[in-house]
Amino acid sequence: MTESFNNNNKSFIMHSSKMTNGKSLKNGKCEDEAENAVVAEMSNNYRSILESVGENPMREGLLKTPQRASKALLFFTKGYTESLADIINDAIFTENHDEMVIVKDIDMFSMCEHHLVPFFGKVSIGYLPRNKIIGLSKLARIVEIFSRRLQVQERMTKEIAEAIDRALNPLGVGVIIEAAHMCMVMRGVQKINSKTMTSVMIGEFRNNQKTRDEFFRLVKSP
Ligand SMILES: Nc1nc2c(ncn2[C@@H]2O[C@H](COP(=O)(O)OP(=O)(O)OP(=O)(O)O)[C@@H](O)[C@H]2O)c(=O)[nH]1
Ligand SMILES: [Zn+2]
Repeated sequence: MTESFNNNNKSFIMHSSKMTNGKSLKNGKCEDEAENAVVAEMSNNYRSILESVGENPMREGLLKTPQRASKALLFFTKGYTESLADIINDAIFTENHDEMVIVKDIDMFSMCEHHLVPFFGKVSIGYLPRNKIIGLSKLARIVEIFSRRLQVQERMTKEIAEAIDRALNPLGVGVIIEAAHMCMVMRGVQKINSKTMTSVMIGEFRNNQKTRDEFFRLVKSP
């Protein structure tokens, strides 16, 4: 599965049939070399950033920081290397079940695309099957694909809902996200307790008030 990106090195890493922790199972050596090149380039940039904040990147405690920070940022953005088809891995099953399925409080960590600081919280997903169900863990994996990127919460909510809709063609999908944005907590307005709620409703969840109410009630229940 291939996804295209502006960064040539990074897009090279992404040409793979199956990714595990950012590495292809095929062509392992080639992928490692490409990843090392990306980390080396990012590390140079982090060294400059350390100097810009008045630090000495050569002092002992910071010597390996550029590499560590590069790897951490690649992890925080690993969603760019993942695709829906690979993640679902055929875990869609035919089942004569037409009642609502909900997985709630899925932990989510993402990165604000405006400030490059984290926002994190919980995702709740519901869908009404149309004779197809999905492996439950795959819902959490879909959250990973879209949260491990530079994001805004509204777009992430929509992307998760649309991915489930695409994968399952269900009667309806609902996604609710509650998150704390570090850009509003640690800087800027510094509102420590603020939470942002977003929701996207598709199909029956949008058109049928009863379905929507049931979803919100079950998500809110302890
Ligand atoms: N809608 C939306 N806004 C976000 C999200 N993450 C961060 N923001 C906002 O993006 C906006 C960027 O506003 P700017 O005025 O360009 O940046 P800024 O001067 O750093 O803004 P302040 O945070 O108010 O200091 C801020 O209001 C952030 O709160 C998000 O997921 N969704
Ligand atoms: Zn922000």
